[in-house]
Amino acid sequence: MAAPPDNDLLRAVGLHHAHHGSPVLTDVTLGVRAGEILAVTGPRAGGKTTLLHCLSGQLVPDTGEIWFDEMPVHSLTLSQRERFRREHLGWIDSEPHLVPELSAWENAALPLLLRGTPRRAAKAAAMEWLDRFDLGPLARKRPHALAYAQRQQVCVARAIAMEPAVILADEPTVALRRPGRAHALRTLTSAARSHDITVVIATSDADTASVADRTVRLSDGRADGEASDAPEQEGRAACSLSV
Ligand SMILES: Nc1ncnc2c1ncn2[C@@H]1O[C@H](COP(=O)(O)OP(=O)(O)OP(=O)(O)O)[C@@H](O)[C@H]1O
Repeated sequence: MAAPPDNDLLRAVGLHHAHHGSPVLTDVTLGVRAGEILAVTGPRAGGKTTLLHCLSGQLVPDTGEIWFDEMPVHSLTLSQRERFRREHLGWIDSEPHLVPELSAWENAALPLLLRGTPRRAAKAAAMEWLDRFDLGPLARKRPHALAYAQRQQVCVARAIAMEPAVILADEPTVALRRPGRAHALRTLTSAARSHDITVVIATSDADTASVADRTVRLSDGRADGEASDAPEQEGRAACSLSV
């Protein structure tokens, strides 16, 4: 099986998926180049979360292909897909999901610890990003002792600290109020720029989408086209989209 002939780091080709017989994705093809920030926008129930689940290998589409570089994610076994996520992907959900028994820093360091990074190095990486959210003094607290927004910031720090190839973020800022929302997005995008992390953000919020290099709109499971085309960033190639 040969990878599609393009330079995308992450690519979906002809995705179709139905939940209980209802089509959710219909012939969706899109690609993201290394280091690019792509926003997937559109109305609620448009299929954004389902697309992110397919891109991350959490869900195998009914038909179609997902490629990570030259790796056919759609045809990997369950354990291979878990390994793919552990090694290459950071995930930010719309709600803060943390391990309640672990402190804030241990949660932020968890992907690194699972990869076998020595505890001291994992803690240093986690603390660097917790400090960006002014959470350093709270690093030893457990999630229940943190405010809801602070827990979401720990989740953002966790995704960045592992320096993955790709971060997939599903409505990453809905849990945050406006100033915190802007700060979280700035932190995420500056981390992506400085560490060459590819980011896909699913959002129905125009302000959140505006940080992206490129926007693709999903509506009724179809990619409508490029809703906006932000000025080309230095050294960044365009995202490709075809339906
Ligand atoms: N596991 C599931 N089982 C059944 N239906 C589902 C499942 N997941 C999603 N759906 C349905 O698929 C459609 C698309 O949902 P999806 O969450 O992918 O869209 P979305 O654009 O992310 O919407 P939202 O912003 O509301 O999360 C919706 O009608 C939703 O109810």
